[in-house]
Amino acid sequence: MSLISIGNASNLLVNCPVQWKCKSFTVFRGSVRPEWKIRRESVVKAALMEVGRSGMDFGESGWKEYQEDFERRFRIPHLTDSFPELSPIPSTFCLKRRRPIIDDYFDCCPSAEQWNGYVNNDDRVLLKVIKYSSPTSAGAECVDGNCSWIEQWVHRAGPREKIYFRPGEVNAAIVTCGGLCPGLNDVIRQIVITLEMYGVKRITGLRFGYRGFSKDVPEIPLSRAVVQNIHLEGGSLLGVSRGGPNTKDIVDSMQERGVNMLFVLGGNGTHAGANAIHEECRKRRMKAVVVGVPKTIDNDILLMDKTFGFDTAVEEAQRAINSAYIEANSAYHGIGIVKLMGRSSGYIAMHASLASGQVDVCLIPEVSFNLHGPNGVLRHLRHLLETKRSAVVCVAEGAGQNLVEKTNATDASGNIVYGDIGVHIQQEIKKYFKNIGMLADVKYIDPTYMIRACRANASDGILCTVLGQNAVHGAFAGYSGITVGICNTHYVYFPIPEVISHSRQVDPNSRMWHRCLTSTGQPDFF
Ligand SMILES: Nc1ncnc2c1ncn2[C@@H]1O[C@H](COP(=O)(O)OP(=O)(O)OP(=O)(O)O)[C@@H](O)[C@H]1O
Ligand SMILES: O=P(O)(O)OC[C@H]1O[C@](O)(CO)[C@@H](O)[C@@H]1O
Ligand SMILES: [Mg+2]
Repeated sequence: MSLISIGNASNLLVNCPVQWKCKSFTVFRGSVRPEWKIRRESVVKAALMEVGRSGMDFGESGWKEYQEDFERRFRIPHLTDSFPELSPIPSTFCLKRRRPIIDDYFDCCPSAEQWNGYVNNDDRVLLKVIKYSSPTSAGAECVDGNCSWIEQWVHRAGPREKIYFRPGEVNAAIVTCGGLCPGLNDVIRQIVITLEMYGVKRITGLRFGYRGFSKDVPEIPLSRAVVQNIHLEGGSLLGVSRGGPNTKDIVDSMQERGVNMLFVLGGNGTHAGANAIHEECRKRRMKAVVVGVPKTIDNDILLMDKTFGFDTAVEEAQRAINSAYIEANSAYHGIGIVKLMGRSSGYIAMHASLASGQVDVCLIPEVSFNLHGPNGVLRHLRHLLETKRSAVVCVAEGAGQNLVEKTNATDASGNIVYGDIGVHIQQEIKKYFKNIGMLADVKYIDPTYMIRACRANASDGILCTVLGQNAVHGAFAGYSGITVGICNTHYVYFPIPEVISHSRQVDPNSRMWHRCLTSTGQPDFF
């Protein structure tokens, strides 16, 4: 094996015994995992294991094998995998209708020749659009030293000409899990509206996440009339929760209720659940599909341009940053601190800092920092007060967790509950300036839940609309165990495991983080 470089080419160099066979490449089956960064030896080991697992030998034509492996991994599961005998029927989704929708009408839709509105099953979208010329190019992801161009195609989302469910037999259910996120109601609304466009009559909302599958939680019948205005408010019409029943009980409940089309809105955890439900349905030979819609303001789902709610979160976060700036700038030696969400990914903090242009120090989970010492954050804040009289710090909730006391607590889903880095930084700043006898007026703003409870802004509203509609198109097309996403501005279907193998994180070597550093002017605090 000719592994000499992982992640960005500069991350790690391992001597290669057979020089001419050496290749420098990035293991980008999900890029470098955060836990790999702990120790160099473990990075090498984990990378070798990963390459080994993929069964690839990156020889001269390694890129071809990578490409084939990619195609295999990104194939999306279909009902016909288990039921090869199923034959599709012409779609009932048609925007050229001249009559109102009647149950199971099949006669009013023109064929594809008459209406170019259907997506072909073989249509694809390119996942990566940059051709790197060298592994040392900023952000390069290469499988060999030449950075050979690999075409990575993923399935295009949208309505198909042939569908695998008659609308009259569909019993659809929608569930929203995890934490709140702007846009949940927009997606619920679009799923319901699109299902009705296909002619579906039985649509149910399950309440409070996966807990809604329990017998004692009443469900909500959904229709266009019920969801018409729900997008005007934040939150979720259906409610959310963490934890809840196991996969077997969920699928038992689906069978009891006769649910054969399940739409699951949630983050990484929810999607792991959705994939398990899909597998269990397959095992039980149920003619049922499970389709996810990624929901996370943290923007921590792999491979997508962004997830819905993120834009809104960034926009709202700026209000808090602006307030912190005004407070700090109006005070004598003012320091404003804003804590934003981001359990393991600092996207909201990074983008809000970039957007506001008012942040002097942006701290994210992906980049370690010292508070104390000559290169620490506190010393830099002192410099800022001395030179520009005020400073604004924007910190993601998952940043600097090595500096705060561990809580050892987990939430109902098993996620670790973090210590409050915002409060910790506030206290440390106060202590530091008191000790050096310098006045500092510290104001701390934690807008996290205010941001999460907002209604979606216009850009997220559009994203939610497209994702919700595509979820329904995917389900009718017979795909299951998939999720919808936006990729290079086009809309696609991904197999769930590929987007949740780990959390998407800010790459400290990415151009975006470099832009953020350029904008704030902060040093590296080490
Ligand atoms: N590995 C898993 N397998 C099956 N179900 C899971 C798994 N992880 C989490 N879940 C279930 O998914 C639901 C949501 O999980 P979680 O609370 O982690 O939120 P999430 O979907 O990751 O969203 P958020 O971004 O808000 O954290 C919970 O009901 C939880 O029980
Ligand atoms: O308080 P809750 O509901 O557990 O949610 C907090 C978490 O939810 C998230 O917003 C993700 O949805 C994280 O950023 C945050 O850690
Ligand atoms: Mg989660």
